[in-house]
Amino acid sequence: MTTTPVVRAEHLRKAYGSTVAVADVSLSVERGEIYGVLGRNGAGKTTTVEMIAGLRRPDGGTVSVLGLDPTTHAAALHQKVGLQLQESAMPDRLRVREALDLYASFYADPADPADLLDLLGLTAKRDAAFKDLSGGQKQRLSVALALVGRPELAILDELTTGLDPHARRETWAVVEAIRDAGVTIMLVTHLMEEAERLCDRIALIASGRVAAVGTPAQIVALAHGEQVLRVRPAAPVADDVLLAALTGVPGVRDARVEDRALVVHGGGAVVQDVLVALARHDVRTSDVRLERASLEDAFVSLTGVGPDDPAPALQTAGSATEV
Ligand SMILES: Nc1ncnc2c1ncn2[C@@H]1O[C@H](COP(=O)(O)OP(=O)(O)OP(=O)(O)O)[C@@H](O)[C@H]1O
Repeated sequence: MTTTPVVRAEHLRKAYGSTVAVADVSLSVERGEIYGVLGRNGAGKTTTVEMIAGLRRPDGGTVSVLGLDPTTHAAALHQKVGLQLQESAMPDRLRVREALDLYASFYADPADPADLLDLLGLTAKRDAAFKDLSGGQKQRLSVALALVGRPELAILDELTTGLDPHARRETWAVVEAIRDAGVTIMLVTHLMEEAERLCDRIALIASGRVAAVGTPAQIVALAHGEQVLRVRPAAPVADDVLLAALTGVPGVRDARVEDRALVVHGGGAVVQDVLVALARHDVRTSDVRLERASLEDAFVSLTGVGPDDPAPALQTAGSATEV
């Protein structure tokens, strides 16, 4: 039996002036899943979910959320979609319970604020002012506010950024509890570990496009399946001739010449295919080395971001690998 996806986005595109934030994004989120939108800073994740939430009008493509078009059914979707955006700010002196009561007043049938405080571990902080909350407590309050309208879909953007590992883990448990309560979740993150731990499926976004979609295991397998082949021609061959020999070879994701050796990143039967292609172009090889790519190599390759790209290098925050 097939069910209608909660979110269906097809060929979304959005530019800010000459900056193309989202070039071509298609994805579909099924009911009840935690769907990760994973990518580096600036990859286009926030712009994508803002279009899904109806906060930005796409320049191209279509979006359907719970069967409705967010640009024309904003009011109806406001009642059904909970949104937690990056770094939500509140007036300093607003108390936790007051914030919840205020947001609850926007909805016809809000959740019980006491239940939400309980779910998010904020009951002891109900009378605390916003400015006196820790980073993790502020984040959890922003999630409570996103849930107060009893949404069918919750969009959580960079939920654990800036949190220490303990607060991060607590927040992850909350996300799982929300899903167990029947809410479909879109989780925007640049933390590989977070996506791996929480998400049923992940769309890996790079340069405004979907680089890969799959379960965390599939994405990791894809990443770990990455190979790096280093081939040195037996006699000098011009760089462009070497690279031209690889045109159309399946499995090749990146190729360059380094110190007269051809360095190829790819997956599948890339080793065999590259050697056959070189032989076909009469390039004899004197030295062939196969390296298993690091996770960093694999993600660079999967996301199509080269080492000379101005994007920040991969970092490790706590134990999480950042993409
Ligand atoms: N309001 C805006 N005006 C102009 N450019 C913008 C605007 N919002 C985003 N951009 C640019 O669009 C690109 C994608 O940004 P976006 O925020 O969607 O990416 P992201 O993957 O969510 O990154 P981050 O995690 O850093 O928020 C970036 O180059 C960003 O600088």
